[in-house]
Amino acid sequence: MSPRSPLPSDLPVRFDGGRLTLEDVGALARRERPAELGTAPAFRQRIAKGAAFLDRLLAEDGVIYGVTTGYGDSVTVSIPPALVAELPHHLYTYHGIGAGRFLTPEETRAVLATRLASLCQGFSGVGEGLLTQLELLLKHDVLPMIPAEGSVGASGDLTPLSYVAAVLCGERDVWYRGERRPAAQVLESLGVKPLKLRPKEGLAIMNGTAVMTALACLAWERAEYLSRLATRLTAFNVLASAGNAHHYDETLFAAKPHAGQQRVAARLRADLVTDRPSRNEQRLQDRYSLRCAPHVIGVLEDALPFFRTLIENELNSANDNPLIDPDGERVLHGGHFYGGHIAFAMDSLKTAVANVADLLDRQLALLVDPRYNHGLPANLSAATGPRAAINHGLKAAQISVSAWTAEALKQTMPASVFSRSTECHNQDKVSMGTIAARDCLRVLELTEQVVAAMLIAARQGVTLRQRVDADAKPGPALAAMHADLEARIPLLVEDRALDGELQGLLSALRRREWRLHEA
Ligand SMILES: N[C@@H](Cc1ccc(O)cc1)C(=O)O
Repeated sequence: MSPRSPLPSDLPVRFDGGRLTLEDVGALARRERPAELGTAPAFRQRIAKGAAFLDRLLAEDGVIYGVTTGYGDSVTVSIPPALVAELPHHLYTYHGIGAGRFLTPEETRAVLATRLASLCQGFSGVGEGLLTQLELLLKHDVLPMIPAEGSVGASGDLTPLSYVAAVLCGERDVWYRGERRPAAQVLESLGVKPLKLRPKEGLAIMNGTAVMTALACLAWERAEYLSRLATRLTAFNVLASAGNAHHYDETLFAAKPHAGQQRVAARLRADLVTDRPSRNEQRLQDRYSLRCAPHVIGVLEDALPFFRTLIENELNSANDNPLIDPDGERVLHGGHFYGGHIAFAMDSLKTAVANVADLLDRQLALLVDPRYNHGLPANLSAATGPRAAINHGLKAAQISVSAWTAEALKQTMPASVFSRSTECHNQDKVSMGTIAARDCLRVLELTEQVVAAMLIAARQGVTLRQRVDADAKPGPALAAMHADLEARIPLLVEDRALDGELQGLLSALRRREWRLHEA
């Protein structure tokens, strides 16, 4: 089957305060499209106006949170004018206490893009130099090493973003051309001067939701593909287990007006090529994991557009504090670093995705079991004669799927309800959105493993069904995909380790190599 069609464009993603989509972030993260800072005079003037207003205010002895005061609960501490310039350096320095895994290159690019998008709203009072330096990191693929853990998601992602701030200033480490190197060295080799942060610029970089929002953009795209792939797998499983296509009847679904659920049913009808399927006299009703598949996958399908709205609104927001209004010439002190919408989207998305993993795990349980698979061999082993006795087919694959599913379900505890008061009770209610986003990515990873194993089962199950029932003919879409799977996975007759093939399928899945229903 042909690889995913090239993107409609490889034009640069422009950062100028115009609305970005999560696909823009995804394309940048995968280096399918470059980044470009807007050059329109109106945009550049807006940025300059904000920075100039801040300078004027400072010169006139204005009191600005985080510029002439300490941070957070230390808002009551005034900074002596002579030390104001040093303050941003202290902010990223004392936040250098992240831990855990480092964000991947893809995730890191998404973070840089997401922060740049927010600063380009023109509400942060930053200078053009900061925007250009961020653009430069993206252009040259100089990626700050960002530890994933240490953000409560509501002073924004302070600690992980401190690694971005530090790198812009030539400190800490970057991932560059496949190795970890000191930022100072790499910037120097590129002829780039480390930034000297202007007042407020430390806060502008760090006091926002860029990490969780970036991860959410990537998660959404993966979840959307999984939704369509899980639907395709369900069609394969109906075919392989001689199930009933009439469960997806158009009139039946017209009676329940969830648009996403209806879409899943329509995709199943198309795959099973049965608009008005006949009754199966042997068995009127299949088990829920087949019969209610549109009801399970449909939840994800119906929720995705809502999650997209939440994620893209956050992506296109000014989410630091304080905001600098260049037009009204006001400093607006608020709490836009609070990532509650992303936390909710990610907590909910991971639950919907884990339910899909669970659905597929149940479908596999039916498919490998001769008590339920309507005439297929145990464990879908294709071995025959005396050798059937020593061959165990997909027995271990099913056990692995059960383990991955259990682990995915275990991750669904909402992160947002674990808010706790921190930082001397200044941050006494926080979103935990970054933890939710990381959990969601883990659930996606486990569910993708489930799906990859199910692709092996689909390849095996459909071939074995055709052995016992020559009339079991897949429709054109299923036939084409089955042929593709046959080319990737030899029929499992004699036991073999399947991990290599599983990894191959996982990579194909992440590259979205299979064309699935768009509508
Ligand atoms: N997010 C806090 C700012 C803050 C920054 C750094 C900190 O270490 C603590 C708090 C606010 O705007 O109120």
